[in-house]
Amino acid sequence: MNAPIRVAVTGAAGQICYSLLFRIAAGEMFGPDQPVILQLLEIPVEKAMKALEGVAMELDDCAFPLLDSMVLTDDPNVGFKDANWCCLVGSKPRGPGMERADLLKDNGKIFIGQGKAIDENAADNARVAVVGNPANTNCMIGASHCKRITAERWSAMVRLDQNRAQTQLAQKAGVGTAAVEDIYIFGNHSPTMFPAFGLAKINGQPATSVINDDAYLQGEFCSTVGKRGAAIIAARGLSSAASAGNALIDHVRDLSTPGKIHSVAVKSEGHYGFHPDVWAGLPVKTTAPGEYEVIEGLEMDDFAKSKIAATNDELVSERETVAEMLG
Ligand SMILES: NC(=O)c1ccc[n+]([C@@H]2O[C@H](COP(=O)([O-])OP(=O)(O)OC[C@H]3O[C@@H](n4cnc5c(N)ncnc54)[C@H](O)[C@@H]3O)[C@@H](O)[C@H]2O)c1
Ligand SMILES: O=C(O)C[C@H](O)C(=O)O
Repeated sequence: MNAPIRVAVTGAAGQICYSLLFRIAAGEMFGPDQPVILQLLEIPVEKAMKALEGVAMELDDCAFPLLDSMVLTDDPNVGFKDANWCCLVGSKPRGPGMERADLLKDNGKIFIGQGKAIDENAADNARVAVVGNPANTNCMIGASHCKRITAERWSAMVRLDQNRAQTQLAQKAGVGTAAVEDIYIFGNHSPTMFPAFGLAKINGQPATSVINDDAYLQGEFCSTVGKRGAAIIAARGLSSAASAGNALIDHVRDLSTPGKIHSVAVKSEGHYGFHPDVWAGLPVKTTAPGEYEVIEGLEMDDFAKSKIAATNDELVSERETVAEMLG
């Protein structure tokens, strides 16, 4: 058994964490030989801290062998102390009828303070995954205030979109999800994202030949994946939670597993024509635990290029909107 690692999770009394924390403690994120110390951060409000105590009681009641201990706090300096992984979930979700842009300024502020607290407190090998929306831009804000844990160690989650796209292709082709490979998300975690169906394979064959319906792929497929978050909010009255927690398990596990190729929003550095300073969903290959390289040179047709240009424009305009929040 390895020595425990410290996993800081914000928004720990919220709905995503109500499924996420139990799965981390069960070993699904870091594997069956890796004990964890959960450092759970909430806001300094009695109701939130009381709810967090309840969640911790339930975690205790699971008697997870891999759960070494827990820290419950409303102080980011305590929450991120020596953390090896920082999962930034805490922020306001959108409600029915809201667009992600409505959250930009409100939630962006949170990531200024958390970026600084991670800079001052996290372990030298820390990695950060941002879930709180608008995730790409929040990640950019946090990273800009954190000089010690450098930008390439800050990622935002587009894995939920990848998983959604995989299922949509599988259902359209009438196969199981395991038959669908190489579906990657480019750009923003928003309706402008581009699920690059032209690269996908179904049972080893190009998805475009198996489905053989360009109008569906360019139209309904892209819009179903892009607007799936809104569809869940309309149906549930609340934003996706268990599927978001599941996607974060996949995101961190695959970033910790050399050889995995998966979609992650990372600092673009200009790949595929994205503005170099925005965090864009891109296909990456994990090269060592917590390290990755962007898969370069994938072929994009004119449709794909126009979709990538549109999602890049949105990321650039979000960057302009929060310019005064960047460190
Ligand atoms: N990237 C994605 O794919 C994806 C998917 C689903 C949801 N989300 C986003 O995740 C976020 C959380 O969603 P949820 O459903 O768990 O929301 P929620 O409202 O149920 O929980 C959020 C929790 O965060 C806490 N919080 C707020 N500010 C905080 C701070 N500064 N520090 C610590 N905790 C703080 C709140 O008190 C609350 O308990 C939302 O922004 C939502 O839009 C992202
Ligand atoms: O869409 C939302 O606001 C929630 C989340 O980002 C999602 O994609 O389900």
